[in-house]
Amino acid sequence: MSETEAPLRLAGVERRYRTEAGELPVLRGADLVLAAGEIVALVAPSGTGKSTLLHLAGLLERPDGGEVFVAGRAAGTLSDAGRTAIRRGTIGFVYQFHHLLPEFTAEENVVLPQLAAGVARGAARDRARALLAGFGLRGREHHAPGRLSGGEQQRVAIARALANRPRILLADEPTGNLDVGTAGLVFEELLAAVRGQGLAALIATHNPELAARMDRTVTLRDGRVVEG
Ligand SMILES: Nc1ncnc2c1ncn2[C@@H]1O[C@H](COP(=O)(O)OP(=O)(O)OP(=O)(O)O)[C@@H](O)[C@H]1O
Repeated sequence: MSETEAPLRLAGVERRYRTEAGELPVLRGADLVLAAGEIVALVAPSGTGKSTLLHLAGLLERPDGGEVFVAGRAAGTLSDAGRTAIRRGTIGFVYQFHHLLPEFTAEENVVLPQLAAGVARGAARDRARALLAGFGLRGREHHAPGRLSGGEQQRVAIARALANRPRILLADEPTGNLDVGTAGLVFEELLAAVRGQGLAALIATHNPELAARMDRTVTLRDGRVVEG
């Protein structure tokens, strides 16, 4: 992995949805570069394509045109298995709703992606415990998500996203589901973790105060990324 390559680059990315009313072009040539260690806010009105952009950047979907480069590698040229490997090892993703596995404990939710990446169970458990402790969750490791508060659930989801030491963190309104006070706290913890680990991050938010805490802001206009 070359140090000179940006961790994430979108070049001319297009995405259209087929709806009953016809084709809906959401992204029409979106370009974006995330430099190493750069934290970028994605602030745009509802329905303009923030989630779509994040899902494409996170290799959860394939674009209809253009290319997503992760550390210089063109994702479109990779097999599904190759994309999964990059997603698992290089990219952490945090959703608005935690998406934790309800039948597993907080600790297991952070252990499982590491096992999938080939980490030994003991090492995975140690890292999960350290991450959860870092988010103030010592003593809550064995709780199922349903027994945690909304803020705690989101902290576990962030710990899970960081479990495999990604280079890139993508987050889709990671505190959008929390009350204002909790959202501020969880967001500061997320930023501290991202900065502490030197990750590149793209974080969608509707909150201008949270956006102002990041390095720069971009928005979506007519399906393209522009400086906000
Ligand atoms: N699978 C899909 N099929 C059809 N249309 C879709 C699909 N996913 C998203 N859309 C439409 O594409 C547009 C962009 O959606 P997207 O979720 O990316 O927006 P967003 O900016 O994240 O919105 P919000 O801030 O409300 O979450 C919307 O008009 C949405 O209705």
